Amino acid sequence: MSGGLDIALIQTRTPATADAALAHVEPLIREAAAGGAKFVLTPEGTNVLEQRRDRRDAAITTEDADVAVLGLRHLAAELGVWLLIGSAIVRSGHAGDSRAANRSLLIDAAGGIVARYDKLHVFDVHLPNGETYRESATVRPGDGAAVADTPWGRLGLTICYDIRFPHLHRQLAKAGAAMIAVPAAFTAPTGEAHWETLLRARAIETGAFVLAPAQGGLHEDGRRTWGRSTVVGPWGEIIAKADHDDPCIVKAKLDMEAVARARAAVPALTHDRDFLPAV
Ligand SMILES: O=C(O)CNC(=O)[C@H](CS)NC(=O)CCC(=O)C(=O)O
Repeated sequence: MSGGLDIALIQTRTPATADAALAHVEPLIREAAAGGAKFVLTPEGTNVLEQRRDRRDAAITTEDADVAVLGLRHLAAELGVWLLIGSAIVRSGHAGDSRAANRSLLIDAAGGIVARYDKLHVFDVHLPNGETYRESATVRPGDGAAVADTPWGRLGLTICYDIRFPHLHRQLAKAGAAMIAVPAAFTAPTGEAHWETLLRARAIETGAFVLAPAQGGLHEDGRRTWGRSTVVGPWGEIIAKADHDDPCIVKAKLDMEAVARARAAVPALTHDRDFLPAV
């Protein structure tokens, strides 16, 4: 296949329920596929984005009952595209822990779930502007990292706050990831200060494409997210980026051979040293 892999990031402002969320994202995915995208990625919280606890709890169900997850699996099959549901907030299925999973689902072009990843690092943070998040109250962190093979190369899965943990990305790259997905719902202040720099740093360190579809704008629950969905190349260059927070499609063509070129030029992934003295 010449010319590279056509991908599309879907930037969303997901409503609070899975029905509305599906209606919000579906036309954008259709448009991306009609424009030639073979791999489409959506942000964190694609099925539900709601912080008010009662509404959030009411909206969350299991992965196989969630209207948005089911609808998006059918849509991937209908359109013949691979789809990363950046995350769906679903019941974790862990006995004795009522918290949800913040879960990426990789869907193949037949609509099957080929990989799952539960967000490892949960966002428990007090920001200087007074915004407070305690994701650990409602989300059970996952137990392990995940890579998955696509027809175009291996994909490493991460979610949002995971971007701040470089060793996770390094391990994904060492496990063969040529692309790293970073679906997000970044806060506005941390997005402005850190988003682009973190994405570019992870791409440079790993020599992998970083694919970062984001929630953006002012949401029903009153929160504001940063948007600015971004595709970074393995040399750290910005290939495509939304310059606003409104729902949109960010298209890019990935030359997968750029991964080997970047890693050959600077083979830092193979140059780790054990520098700490034994304790
Ligand atoms: O729970 C949901 O509804 C969707 N998930 C989120 O919004 C998550 C947890 S609150 N947000 C982040 O991880 C932001 C990270 C961030 O902004 C940073 O690292 O600076």
